[in-house]
Amino acid sequence: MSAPLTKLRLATRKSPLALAQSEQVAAHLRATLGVEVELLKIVTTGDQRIEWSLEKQGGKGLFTKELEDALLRGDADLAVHSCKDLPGEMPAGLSVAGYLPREDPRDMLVVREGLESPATIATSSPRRRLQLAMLFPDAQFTEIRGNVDTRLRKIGQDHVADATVLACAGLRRLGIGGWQGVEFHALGFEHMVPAVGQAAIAIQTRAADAARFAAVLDKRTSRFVTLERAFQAALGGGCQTAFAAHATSDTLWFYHHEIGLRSLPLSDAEIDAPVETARTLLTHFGFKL
Ligand SMILES: NCc1[nH]cc(CCC(=O)O)c1CC(=O)O
Repeated sequence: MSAPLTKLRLATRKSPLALAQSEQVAAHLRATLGVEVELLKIVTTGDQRIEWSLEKQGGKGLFTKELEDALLRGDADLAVHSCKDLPGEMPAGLSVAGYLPREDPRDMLVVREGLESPATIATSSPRRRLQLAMLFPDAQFTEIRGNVDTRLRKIGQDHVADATVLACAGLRRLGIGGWQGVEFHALGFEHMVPAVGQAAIAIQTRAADAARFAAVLDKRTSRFVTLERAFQAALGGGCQTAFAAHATSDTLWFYHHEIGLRSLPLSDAEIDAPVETARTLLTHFGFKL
């Protein structure tokens, strides 16, 4: 079953960041395919239960399931996700058609103005906590929830902690280049390896429709993200495990709590053989697969 080409219904979460991402996808599809695109705004479990600790509940599919259900029911033709939030396994009948060009993949350290070194850092992500603990060995960690502007306010105005970490991509897409009371420091990969898929916007469709959209999506981003997701699949970890993999055109950056932060040179041939490369490099790192 193919979606009608004239008017596409695009399922999106309602958060300000999700809406910014979905508007970007809609504009891209209008421009490249010459179609009408209408947004179908859906509240996901993750958006509803903001009092939940993501760490304790586990993040799997919390922000994606309701959008996938809309695709499976036929209420929507496309769903837009932050690639980072998309679980490795997908319901039968759905696939990722591709990605928009990746934004700045780095994490941004947001620190209260005038502090040398943060004593308290608010982040719920084990990946970020463990890597930051190597940079700031004396820091205490606390949790933080809420949209990007809420989190910035909690650091800059409410002083609930000295620092937090946000994805550069999210800040950029929301047009936030600074915030009163805080300083922004982008973290290099040698200090903080980004999450698998960070800064890539994934466009998910019913499998039968994927090829039609793949043609107007970014092949370069697909190459790198596919390799990163192969590491995730081989290790079997979700977004809440303390693991990170980030591929550039010549380097694989990797973090795992058992072996720390590593980097290795990456060739074009290795990038083009993602499953084999992930297995080979993980074995080289000492993992038993
Ligand atoms: N963890 C939630 C999440 N999922 C995607 C982004 C935006 C960045 C991206 O597109 O990867 C964010 C916010 C953040 O990590 O600061």
